[in-house]
Amino acid sequence: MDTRHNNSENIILTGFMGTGKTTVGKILAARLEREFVDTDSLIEQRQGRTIPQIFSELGEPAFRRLEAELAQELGQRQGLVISTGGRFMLDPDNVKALSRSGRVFCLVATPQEILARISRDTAHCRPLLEVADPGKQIVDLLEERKRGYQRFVKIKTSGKSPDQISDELLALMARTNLNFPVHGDKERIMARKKLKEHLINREWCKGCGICVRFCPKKVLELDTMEKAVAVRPEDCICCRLCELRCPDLAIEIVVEDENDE
Ligand SMILES: Nc1ncnc2c1ncn2[C@@H]1O[C@H](COP(=O)(O)OP(=O)(O)OP(=O)(O)O)[C@@H](O)[C@H]1O
Ligand SMILES: O=C(O)C1=C[C@@H](O)[C@@H](O)[C@H](O)C1
Ligand SMILES: [Mg+2]
Repeated sequence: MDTRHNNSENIILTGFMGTGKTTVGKILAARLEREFVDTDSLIEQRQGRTIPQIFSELGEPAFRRLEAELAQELGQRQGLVISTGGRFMLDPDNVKALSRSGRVFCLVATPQEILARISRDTAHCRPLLEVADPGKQIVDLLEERKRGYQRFVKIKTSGKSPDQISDELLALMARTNLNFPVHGDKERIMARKKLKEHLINREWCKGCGICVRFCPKKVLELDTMEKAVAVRPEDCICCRLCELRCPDLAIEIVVEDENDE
């Protein structure tokens, strides 16, 4: 077995069904030349049953126990890209086991985009979305799970291709010192980004001030309406911590490649 990258932190993808964990995880693993583990697929393979069969024949609690056992097992390993099932990282014991082994990123998408992707993905059945109104179920489940997903660094995926999302993740890991070798395209991924604008959705901003506290350059402040504003955009280093930490998805850092000019 090639052990070149086995002494490195695991990269763990979480997020709601259809946010692209499996798709993006495969790309990341290939680009990092790492072993890829998809928890849903591994459970299916070991059980000799599909997920819908596990749900109908053994029940959802049995599936969650299989996930919990796998979390303990994978938490002992290193150098993996792990795409988890949609609820896997909402179990505190699973979070503890896997967070110790590496870095967790949460893929997010709008409910509309999730519904569109799931509807196109006819090869896979997600038992929790086999209901009369899957659109409403997605909105309800997202609301129920919101706090659980919020604890992780998030990556927006709506309107982006899986390759773009992988690029973003690799750039983010590079900026935040995750020690990994990138094969072939390091220069492209590491290209310095230049700020175009802070896109702040004032309706969604609830004035929590998290972005203000996380910004290392003190670019953001809350205005008199308790909404985030970029008061010193010229100091922005495009680290995107404000965007990644905003619990309401209200900030987007829009960048241009330096080479564009
Ligand atoms: N960025 C994207 N843009 C468009 N379609 C995408 C994107 N990412 C994934 N998809 C498509 O959406 C569907 C669901 O993707 P995927 O299975 O990777 O999601 P998942 O997060 O692993 O879901 P689950 O939690 O159910 O395992 C697939 O058909 C996939 O091709
Ligand atoms: O979000 C969920 O509860 C699930 C997501 C899928 O990845 C599978 O783990 C299963 O369909 C349940
Ligand atoms: Mg998946």
